[in-house]
Amino acid sequence: MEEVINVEQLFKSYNGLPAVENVNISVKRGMVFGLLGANGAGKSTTIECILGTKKPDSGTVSILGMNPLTARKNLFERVGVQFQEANYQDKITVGELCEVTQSLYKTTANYRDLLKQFGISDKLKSLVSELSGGQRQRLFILLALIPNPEVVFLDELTTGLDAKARRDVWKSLSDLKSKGLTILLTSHFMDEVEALCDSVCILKNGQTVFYGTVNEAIASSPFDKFEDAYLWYTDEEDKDNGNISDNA
Ligand SMILES: Nc1ncnc2c1ncn2[C@@H]1O[C@H](COP(=O)(O)OP(=O)(O)OP(=O)(O)O)[C@@H](O)[C@H]1O
Repeated sequence: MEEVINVEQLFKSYNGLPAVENVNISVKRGMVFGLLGANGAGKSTTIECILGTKKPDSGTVSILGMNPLTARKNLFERVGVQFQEANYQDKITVGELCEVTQSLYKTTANYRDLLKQFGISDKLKSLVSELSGGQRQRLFILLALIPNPEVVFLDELTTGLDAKARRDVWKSLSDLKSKGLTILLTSHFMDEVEALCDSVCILKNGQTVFYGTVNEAIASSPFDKFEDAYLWYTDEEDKDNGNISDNA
């Protein structure tokens, strides 16, 4: 299977302080990959290095076989990105924002179908600024899908969505996955990660503390639920306490 994202020994620091250290990632076509970790763990920094919006201190990144730092324009056509906060004009409607987004790309998906799929087709004429938080979140996901991307980056996938909307988004993404879409997502909801991700990387203070499938993460932990295992991998206190008693 073709490798869509490859990251090798990625290092990135800010003002001499390391944000990401020695991160390795491999995502094959049609896979859903979860980049996990607490606030400040290094997820956004890693994604920005993969997209070429930040330059790594060292290491190599390849996406769709291209170097993101030198193939920006080509990548832009083939990669979708959902931002947590998109920039848009104050008085723009949902339909207008979709049109503007569509106009940036050569080939695009039908945004009316996407609006329907994500349950906000009745908001076509509403101002984006008047959408609820969850409706706006869904809009940002579908804007990332307008270029008909081969790979999509979804940051904090369903933060702010109600239970039904989350399940609907999962279903839409599973359908897109079955059509070959590759997805890299971040999420703070472990039920979502379990439902969607083929494999995950858990970052802690910029370093990989687990890499593999959800089942492998559970198996290598003392727990039998993924959320407990995730917290065990990321929780400093528990691990430190463990070390203290180990050393005692
Ligand atoms: N532009 C910047 N200048 C200085 N430090 C930064 C900058 N961006 C991020 N950092 C630091 O790098 C570390 C990793 O941040 P990053 O945003 O990658 O984490 P994250 O896992 O995406 O967090 P969150 O879940 O809160 O979005 C943090 O300690 C953060 O303070």
